[in-house]
Amino acid sequence: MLKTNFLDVELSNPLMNASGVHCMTIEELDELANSEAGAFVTKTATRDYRAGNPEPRYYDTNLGSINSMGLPNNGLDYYLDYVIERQKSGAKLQFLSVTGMSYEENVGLLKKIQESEYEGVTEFNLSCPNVPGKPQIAYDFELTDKLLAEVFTFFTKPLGVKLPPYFDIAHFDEMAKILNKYPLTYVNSVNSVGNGLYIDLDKEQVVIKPKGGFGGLGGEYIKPTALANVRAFRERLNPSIKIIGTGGVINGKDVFEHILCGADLVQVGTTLHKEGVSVFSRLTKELQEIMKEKGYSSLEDFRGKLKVID
Ligand SMILES: CC(C)(C)CCc1c(C(=O)O)[nH]c(=O)[nH]c1=O
Repeated sequence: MLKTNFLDVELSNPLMNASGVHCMTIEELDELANSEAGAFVTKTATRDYRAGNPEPRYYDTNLGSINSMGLPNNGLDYYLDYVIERQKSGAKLQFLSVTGMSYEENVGLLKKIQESEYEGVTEFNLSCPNVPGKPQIAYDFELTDKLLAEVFTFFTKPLGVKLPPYFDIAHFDEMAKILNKYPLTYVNSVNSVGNGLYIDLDKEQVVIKPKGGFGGLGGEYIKPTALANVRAFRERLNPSIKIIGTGGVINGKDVFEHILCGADLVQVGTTLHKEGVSVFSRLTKELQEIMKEKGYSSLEDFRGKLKVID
């Protein structure tokens, strides 16, 4: 009922973790691989190991989460070895997330993946930091275009891009125009809503240490933004470019809404962090219930079919 085809691989359901959550270590990744999730993605890897920001750097709230992790990860080789190992023992579809601390590192990382034995999907996190004082790469349209143009002069393996949320229709138009130029496998919208601020009223203090308490928001706060980005890119991108919907998934109805907006796969971050990998069996059950009530027998019955008011 929840069968999903992605790159000619049949997944039992469209659900997976969002990069960054429950995917830093081999133990966490194995737990994901052995869970109900249809697929998994690794924590965004940089070339070298990174300790990340001082703690507290992640905080769960009633309505979601705020984080400024600072890209802690075990370095590209750790994750590349892991996915190549699993590929050799038969893993069909895997997602490896990467980002560089500079333009040159971004190109270098993808060259290394291109030259490796890895045949799975690479998720290129375009929220990568740019030179200080300039916006993240995905908010610098010319730089994004330049970077993707260079990447696709040598990269021939499946590549998706993880995008931050956009909030202006002109930005959807401009970004989609750029993305449609490239043979992307998918676009993943959205990354956390950047630079939110959460306050502990009793202490009259922020709740995370880095950046004076500023951090990326996840959870209920961001679902309307996430759905709008999924829908906006589905309306604008070539059908050959798939969409992964991320942001604000708490229950099965949120998964349904992402797919109704056009998502082919749906990622869960904050709620996975709160609940653990059992969240995937809860969400698949809830989604099947909703589909039964509505008389749908497959995801194709309603994917992308959000109605507008005539
Ligand atoms: C924000 C960056 C540190 C530049 C990238 C890694 C990342 C982080 C992080 O590692 O802080 N947190 C997120 O919510 N999304 C991300 O893409």
